[in-house]
Order: sequence, then structure tokens, then C-alpha cells
Amino acid sequence: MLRIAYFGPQGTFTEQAARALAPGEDLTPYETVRLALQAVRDGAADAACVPIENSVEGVVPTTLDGLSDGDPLVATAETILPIHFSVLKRPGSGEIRTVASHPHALAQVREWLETNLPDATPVASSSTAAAAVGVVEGDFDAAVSAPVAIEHYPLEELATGVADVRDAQTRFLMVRRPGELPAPTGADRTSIVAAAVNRTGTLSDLLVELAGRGINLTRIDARPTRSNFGEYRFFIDFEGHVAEPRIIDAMTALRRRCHLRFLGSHPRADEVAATIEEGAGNQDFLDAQAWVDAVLKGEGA
Ligand SMILES: O=C(O)C(=O)C[C@]1(C(=O)O)C=C[C@@H](O)C=C1
Repeated sequence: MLRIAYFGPQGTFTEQAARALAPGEDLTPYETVRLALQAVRDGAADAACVPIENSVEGVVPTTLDGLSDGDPLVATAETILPIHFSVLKRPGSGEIRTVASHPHALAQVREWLETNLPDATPVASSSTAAAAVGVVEGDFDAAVSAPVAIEHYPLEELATGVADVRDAQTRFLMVRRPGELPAPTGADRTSIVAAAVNRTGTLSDLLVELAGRGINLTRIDARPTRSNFGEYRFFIDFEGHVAEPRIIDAMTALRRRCHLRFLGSHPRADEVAATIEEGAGNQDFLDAQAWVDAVLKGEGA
């Protein structure tokens, strides 16, 4: 049985994602994303499930930082969950003066809180389920939690189906120590971190390598390197798999321009096939390479 670390405690959205990605495996909650990733790095877990990106609030910065620092980890699978919340309180409790949740969750229910609990102070907690634990322990009056949290904690629902934006979604990754890559499917996502030098046009130079090969980006984020003020790392996700000739060509070009960290190539949860521009398919790259090979052997010109 695989040992799967996940961003917990029990009752987080991430636990649901871990169950979807690793059904029947041995799941262990960790209090922070960093600790879940560390468990994989230390060998205490075979893989970790962590949130990466929400359709309303964008990336989860602790996950980006956790993946770019420390020993390399690569994503081998992803899943996307619909996100709406339940607001939980202690049974029979009265006035709600504090309402706790993960900052990403609070940001997704800001309008709801302003309308329905205008006098309550929002308080950040380490996860939506940690907020529910805090309510049980009397630290807060209410928690904005995943609907499944009610199955784990002795709380009651003040409201369900809470979300400022309908159809919000969060994408989660399963990450492991580097090893065999999942096979290409034609609907894959590759993730890299590019540490580019601070000079005019650096980012544009990197993006041109991808755009020039007809490779469609699915996300780009910048995070500070945390060592030199004003220096950033770029987290770039794009369509395709590193085993494809067109992606190999792009990755080698990028590697010449900057320091790269590979964060994985894996099937997309939404199964959207890669956009292939005219003349930029894998066969086009193979044909071009075959022509150069023939030239080198003196068989073509
Ligand atoms: O706290 C949780 O339940 C999580 O799994 C984290 C998280 C996030 O980091 O975005 C996951 C999904 C929701 O968007 C809110 C919180």
C-alpha cells in the first residue's frame, strides 16, 4: 500500500483530492503543505497531495515555494474539485464573533460573510479543517469548511453551498520524488520553475521559446527568490509532455537561457488535448531532425 501524505487535518478539500487520486492507499494528514512535502523528501511518504491553484484566488503560494525549494519533487497526477463551503458552528452556540478558515477559503466567501455575518471578524487558520478543529476547541465561533468536515467534527451547519463565485474549482497535485514519468497521453501538462537573470527582456526571451514552438501556456506566476530583493522565479505550466519531441526542443532551448527546475509532466485532469499549431507537431520536429541527420550523413541537402 502506498503511503500518501496530504495537507490536513482530516476533512480538508485536499483529503478529498488525495482520496480521488490514490483510492484505497494509506493516507496521513500533515498540518502544513511544507510538512506534507517534507514527508516525501524524507522518505516517510511515497507521495503527497497538495493544493496548487484555485479558479478564484489563483495559486497557493506555500505550494509553489515548497516545490521550488528543497530536494526536487515532481507532480505525477492532478485532480480538480468543485469548491463550495459549509459554515460550521458548535451545536447550540449563539453569536458569531469570529469566523476562521484558510486564507484562500476566506477570500472565496468575502461577500457572503459581509452580507450574512457582517459583525464577525475573519481569522486565518492553517486549513479549512484546522478552522473546524478550532471551533470545536472554542478558539473561534464558526469555520468556513469543506462540506465533508461535518462528518469528522461534532459541529452543526449554519449554512451550506457557500461561495461568492459559482462553479469555483481547485486543482490539486500528487507529487513524488523524481522517478519514472507518467506516459504521455496527448492531454498533458508540464510544469517548470525558471530562475532567470535580472536583465531586460529575460521573461520575454523565455516565453518566445515556447510561443515560437506553438506551445500553449496554462499558467504563469512569479514568486520572489527570497534571497535578493527584486529577483523572481517564474512558475510556468504549459501543454504537452517532456517526452514529446516538440517539448524536448523547447526545454533544451529554455535550459540554455536559464536555470530550470522540472516539476513534472502528467495527464491533465480536464483531459483537454494540447493545441498543436501548424508545423509544430511532434512529427514536424522529427521530420526536421531527420533532414538534419541526412545532411550530416551526406545523404540530403
Ligand atoms: O484548507 C483546505 O481544505 C484545503 O484543502 C486548502 C484549500 C486551498 O489551499 O486553496 C483548498 C481548496 C479551497 O480552495 C480552499 C482551501
